[in-house]
Amino acid sequence: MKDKEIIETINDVFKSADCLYTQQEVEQAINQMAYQINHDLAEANPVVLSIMNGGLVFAGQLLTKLTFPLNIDYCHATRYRGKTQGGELHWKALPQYELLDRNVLVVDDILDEGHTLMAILNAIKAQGARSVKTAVLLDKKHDRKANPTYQADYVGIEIPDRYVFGYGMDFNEYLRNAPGIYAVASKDN
Ligand SMILES: O=P(O)(O)OC[C@H]1O[C@H](OP(=O)(O)OP(=O)(O)O)[C@H](O)[C@@H]1O
Ligand SMILES: Nc1nc2[nH]cnc2c(=O)[nH]1
Repeated sequence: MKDKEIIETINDVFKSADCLYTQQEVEQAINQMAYQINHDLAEANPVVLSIMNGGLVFAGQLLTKLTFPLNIDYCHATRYRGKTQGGELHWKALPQYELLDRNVLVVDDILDEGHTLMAILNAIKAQGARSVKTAVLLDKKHDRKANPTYQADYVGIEIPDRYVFGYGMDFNEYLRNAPGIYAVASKDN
């Protein structure tokens, strides 16, 4: 596709999407999460591990609200790869910090089926981390969870079972910069 067609297609998807949460509402949710995390991890000296790419915007905003000493790292694991259905998990980048005996806070945009987060948790535990907590901006509600009993430690907003973009989350690798949480119209999904 040429640039012009891509721009038209992506602009159409954005225009026909439903805004589920505005930027102001998302910021409020992030503030509440930060408040709780500041309370819980003030003495933990954690590594905050952002899961790329989706976790980028949420992690960036959350980090500026955390008021205690921490290290920042990232890893990139993807199983959607620009599609709206998940597949096999691919590791594109591993954490650089030694996680042995460290407290770790994993930060990701969305807990959907949870395969990504479960694999990341297993990898961190295998490195001998002292503790692992998870913060997700969104938790999607449905009955397809990889581990139905698993709950993230910090959840910003619960969303319905629709494919969403914005705040770091993509539609066909675009629209990660959308300033809110948007659900793709069913004709585009
Ligand atoms: O709970 P799950 O069903 O496993 O899905 C959640 C994961 O999916 C997205 O990543 P994606 O694979 O799209 O990679 P990306 O972050 O690079 O877009 C998102 O950022 C989460 O990491
Ligand atoms: N962009 C995006 N990525 C996801 N990964 C898992 N669920 C979703 C979703 O609803 N939107």
